[in-house]
Amino acid sequence: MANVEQQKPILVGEEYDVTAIRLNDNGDGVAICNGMTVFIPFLLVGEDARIRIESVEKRFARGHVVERRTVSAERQDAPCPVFGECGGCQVQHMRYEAQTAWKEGRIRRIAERLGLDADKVVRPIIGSDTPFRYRNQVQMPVRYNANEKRFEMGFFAPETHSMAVTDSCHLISEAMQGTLVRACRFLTSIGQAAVDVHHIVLRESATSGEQMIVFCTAHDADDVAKSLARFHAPSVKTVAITVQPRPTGPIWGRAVDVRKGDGYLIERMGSWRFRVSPRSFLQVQTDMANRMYRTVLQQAQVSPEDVVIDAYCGIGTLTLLLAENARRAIGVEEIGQAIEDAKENARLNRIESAEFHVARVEQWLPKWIQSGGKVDVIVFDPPRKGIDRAALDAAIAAQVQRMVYVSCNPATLQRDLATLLEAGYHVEEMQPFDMFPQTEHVECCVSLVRSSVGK
Ligand SMILES: C[S@@+](CC[C@H](N)C(=O)[O-])C[C@H]1O[C@@H](n2cnc3c(N)ncnc32)[C@H](O)[C@@H]1O
Repeated sequence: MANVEQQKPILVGEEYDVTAIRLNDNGDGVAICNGMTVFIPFLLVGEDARIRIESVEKRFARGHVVERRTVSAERQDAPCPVFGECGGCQVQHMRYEAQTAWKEGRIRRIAERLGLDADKVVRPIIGSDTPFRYRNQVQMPVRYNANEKRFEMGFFAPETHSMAVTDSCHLISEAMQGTLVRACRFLTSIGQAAVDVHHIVLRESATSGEQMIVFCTAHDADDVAKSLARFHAPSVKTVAITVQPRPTGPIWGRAVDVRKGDGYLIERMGSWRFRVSPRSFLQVQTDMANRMYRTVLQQAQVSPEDVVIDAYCGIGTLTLLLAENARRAIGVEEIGQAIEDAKENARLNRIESAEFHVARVEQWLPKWIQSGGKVDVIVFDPPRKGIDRAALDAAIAAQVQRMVYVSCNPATLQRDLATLLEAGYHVEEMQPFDMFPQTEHVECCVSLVRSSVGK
């Protein structure tokens, strides 16, 4: 019998020498230490380091780098002064080509885990032309610093509510950064009326540079709203307020009170114009969204007789693009304000074959199908939790011939694709996009057909 040597346990607080052999899905280095898997943030593949163990679970441990002894060719200096403290970016220390290769690899692994031939189905990732300063929106935590008698802004550290204070974020434009700094000075200047402001939401049109600001405050009083409404900055066309008593957790209150301006921005994609209100979803990188939508259109293969459902439609961007070639395109979305935007967007772009419903997809889709509603193609673009099972089951029961799944979360993508493959669907193509450079996130468009009609 082989002499199996008992591995020594690894201990919290102890230091070990390790080499990262791969990255996990959060971008942490993975090393094997005394037979146990250890996750080490900010350590790249091939790098040797002395690490200290922070916690040990049943199957894995976590550690942090005490001393890095070698430097990967994929390493770069992170430009952000609070990178590592702030929970926003996970991979600013990686060269951009390495980031995109890692993200493409994650999509390839999903294909392999699903039993697909990754070389055949996974297309090369489409990277961003602007890996920094690409975001058209930010939700910035702010707080009053009583010692310094001023407002400060920053981002929450990973999984905590302790703030990494900074005046700069390298993911938003310098103009947005300038407006946020100005907004903090303004909050300091109005004193008591501002003390309960806990977030600022700022959006900027990537095409016109116009901005829209929302102050999120815990204090529901008209004098507070009046004071906040006095905020002025040259690019800011809309000032709004939302009252959310809890400074942590969801930032939106029940209503958004527009105090100055139209209450929306207009964003352009090619010849298309889209109105977006404060609560409505808009893809964070306008140029990349435009490229991604072109892929969805190719994958959806809509023909003029088709009825298309755009499930989780937001402000109707995809619904309208799909409607151009369809008999009828139906957008379904739970946020009422987004559906108002979508209807206005249909008018702005002179599209008559689109209609919109405020509903939860998992409730609306089964009803539509049970009532005999026709559907040839469904585009699903769900939030991170993926497609609700009731919605997937309804689409499967209706034997929808073609689907496009736009995912921002590889874990739920894999789960939902497994269900669809099991139900007889066939994956034609998986196209990853880097919608979120410097972060762990990756977007992917997947086209599926029912096997009986597949190519
Ligand atoms: C990833 S966004 C996609 C929006 C749109 N396709 C776009 O590209 O702008 C997901 C959208 O689904 C909406 N949503 C989330 N859960 C929903 C549900 N259960 N039913 C309907 N809409 C939902 C969100 O409000 C958000 O607008």
